[in-house]
Amino acid sequence: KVDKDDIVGNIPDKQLTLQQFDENFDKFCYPPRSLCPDHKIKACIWMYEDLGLISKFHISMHTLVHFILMVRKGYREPPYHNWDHAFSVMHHAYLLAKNLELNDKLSDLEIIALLTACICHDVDHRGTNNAFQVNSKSALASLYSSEGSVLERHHFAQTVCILSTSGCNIFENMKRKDYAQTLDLIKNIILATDVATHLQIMPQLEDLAKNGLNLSSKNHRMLLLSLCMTASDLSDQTKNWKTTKNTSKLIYKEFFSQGDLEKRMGNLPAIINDRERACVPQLQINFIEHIALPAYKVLANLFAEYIEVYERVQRNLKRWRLVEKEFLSRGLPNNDSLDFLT
Ligand SMILES: Cc1nc2ccc(C(=O)NCC(C)C)cc2n2c(-c3cc(OC(C)(C)C)ccc3Cl)nnc12
Ligand SMILES: [Mg+2]
Ligand SMILES: [Zn+2]
Repeated sequence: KVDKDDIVGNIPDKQLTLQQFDENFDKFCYPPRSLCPDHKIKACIWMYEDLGLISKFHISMHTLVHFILMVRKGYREPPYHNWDHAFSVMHHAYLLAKNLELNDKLSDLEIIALLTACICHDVDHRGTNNAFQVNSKSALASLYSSEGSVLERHHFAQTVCILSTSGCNIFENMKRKDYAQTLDLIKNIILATDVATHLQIMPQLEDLAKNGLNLSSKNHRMLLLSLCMTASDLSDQTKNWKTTKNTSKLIYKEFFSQGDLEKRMGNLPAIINDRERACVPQLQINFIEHIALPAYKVLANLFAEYIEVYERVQRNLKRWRLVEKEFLSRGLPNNDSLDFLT
């Protein structure tokens, strides 16, 4: 009888840790939302470990665990912009680092900044967008509306708060210059998750895809980090149809709740927030065509290994076109149930 321990004993430590989640954990097809809550915390630790960042930056395990728990606590529970979203975004950045071998294009400092920005990028999100902050004259708007990117500036401010909480500063053993550079990178990477900012830099990203990446250019490195961030923020679109469909239910639940709130405040919501006017398949097709697909196309142009991911987004877009036909054939948009999503 072969004893279990004999088998376990023979698997090299790294592989064993990978298998504790799923042997596809580090593949683009893996759906991070399927990981159970407890394993999400362990997986965050593992991702820093597996990219060699814990030893490189002398991060104490105690501090890393405290940091991850504080970040999780920093998230509220709106339908979409919650801890599960943050975890799935960080996981995609980990996949990029691992499968595109970013470590021979970006420094360890840039990679730990990207990973940390991802897990923190939506912390304390209220389930309402920047326009709502300004229109409702929220506290965040009074703080940040003069500079724009209201929510994203708040997410960064919260990140700094978490890092300056005793026992949570994972960068505490960095040299002062590196610490300052890491914080500056995290700030710019989180600011890149404002849709308006992303649309502004799209022409530069397309230029990058056409003329190639010049890694000695600081601007190109920042563009690549911003693109990795936004590609990770949208990564639910890169998984199977079940994930994409479920994500839409969550996002529009959140968007329509904002619209309900705006109606109660006497304001007319944008179509995307108005459950009586929105046609979800049409909105999803627009979003994927104009925002998601162009971003993934640039990344696929820069890295051949990423073409399979781009193709999966294309497949989801095709599926939305079928759903749209079905949806319209049923007459007036009726999003109440959102269960039309077969
Ligand atoms: C499935 C899916 N549909 C969406 C449909 C519409 C919009 C939206 O904001 N439309 C406003 C008009 C003016 C364009 C966002 C959507 N969206 C995002 C998202 C991405 C973000 O920023 C980056 C990553 C930089 C694009 C920031 C916030 C969010 Cl919620 N994530 N998933 C989605
Ligand atoms: Mg955001
Ligand atoms: Zn996000």
